[in-house]
Amino acid sequence: MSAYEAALHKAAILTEALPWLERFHGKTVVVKYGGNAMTDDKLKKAFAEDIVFLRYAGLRPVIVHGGGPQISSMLDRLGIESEFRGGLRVTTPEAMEIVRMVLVGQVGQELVGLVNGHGPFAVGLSGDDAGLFTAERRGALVDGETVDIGLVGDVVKVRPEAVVDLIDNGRIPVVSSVAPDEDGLVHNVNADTAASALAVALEAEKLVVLTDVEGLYRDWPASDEIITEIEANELAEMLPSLASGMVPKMEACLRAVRGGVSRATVIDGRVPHALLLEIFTDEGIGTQVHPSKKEAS
Ligand SMILES: Nc1ncnc2c1ncn2[C@@H]1O[C@H](COP(=O)(O)OP(=O)(O)O)[C@@H](O)[C@H]1O
Ligand SMILES: CC(=O)N[C@@H](CCC(=O)OP(=O)(O)O)C(=O)O
Repeated sequence: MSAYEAALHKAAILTEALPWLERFHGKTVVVKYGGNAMTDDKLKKAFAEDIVFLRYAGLRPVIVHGGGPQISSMLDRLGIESEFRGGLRVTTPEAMEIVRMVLVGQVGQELVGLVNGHGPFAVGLSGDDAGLFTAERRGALVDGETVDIGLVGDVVKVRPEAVVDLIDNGRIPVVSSVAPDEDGLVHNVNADTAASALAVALEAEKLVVLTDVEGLYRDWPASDEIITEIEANELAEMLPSLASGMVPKMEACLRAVRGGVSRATVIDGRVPHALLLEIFTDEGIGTQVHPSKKEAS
């Protein structure tokens, strides 16, 4: 490639971003960073760079992070048993203490530190802070029946004011998914569920979910055919057939688009800078969920 061709190529990459910069300027984007996409230090650093890039590009990014594998490894080290039912962790009061410690004190703080390597942007929050989330105990759906899974909550109320104050002031909220119920008893909330509730409350333009697969597979684990686009109604029909961690994830995407978020996208967080590619390039990556026609505003 000649120097002239190389210059054209670089310029083409930058100009491809222009319509997306115009489209997303000033818009709130909630990014769910899954624990499975956080295993590599280089990927974590690239993720923090992407988030800071979004902020400098004039978007209003909000991070909601997971940490399932990190919680499981700490529970293992402490000899506390843990199992998942319907994609959700059975959470005893003893396990809840560890969930909170790992999510808020370890994973959340690490992300805050990585983002703040670029400037004083990130502020860590959890569901307790300024009444951000109120949870209600929920069960898990296993073989068509709802079973009790302990201190696991669904978000029933969001007070997004603290998050709005932070983004209005150029900060980047980093939210951990633990939340008190009406009586102040803290519950473990799946991070996809928390991200979706926050995206709806913030009237976000987009919810982006980073995980450790390329997207939603049509017939997992038998085939690796990715569904690139799916409407809410079709996804709702597919939900009962999904397995493990994809259940809360796709349920969260569905709730987001039904709650007014224009798009919810599941992308492969193992690809460096997947978030930048998703927001600023023409090729869609992963699985994009959009509202069904009659739900679209
Ligand atoms: N239809 C499907 N398409 C893709 N992944 C699926 C599907 N059904 C189940 N999975 C599983 O869900 C996992 C993602 O969920 P989870 O482990 O909770 O990720 P995260 O930590 O990012 O929230 C995938 O790694 C895969 O093993
Ligand atoms: C109720 C429930 O399952 N909570 C999750 C919270 C963390 C999470 O959601 O992390 P990922 O996004 O990495 O899966 C858990 O205990 O693992």
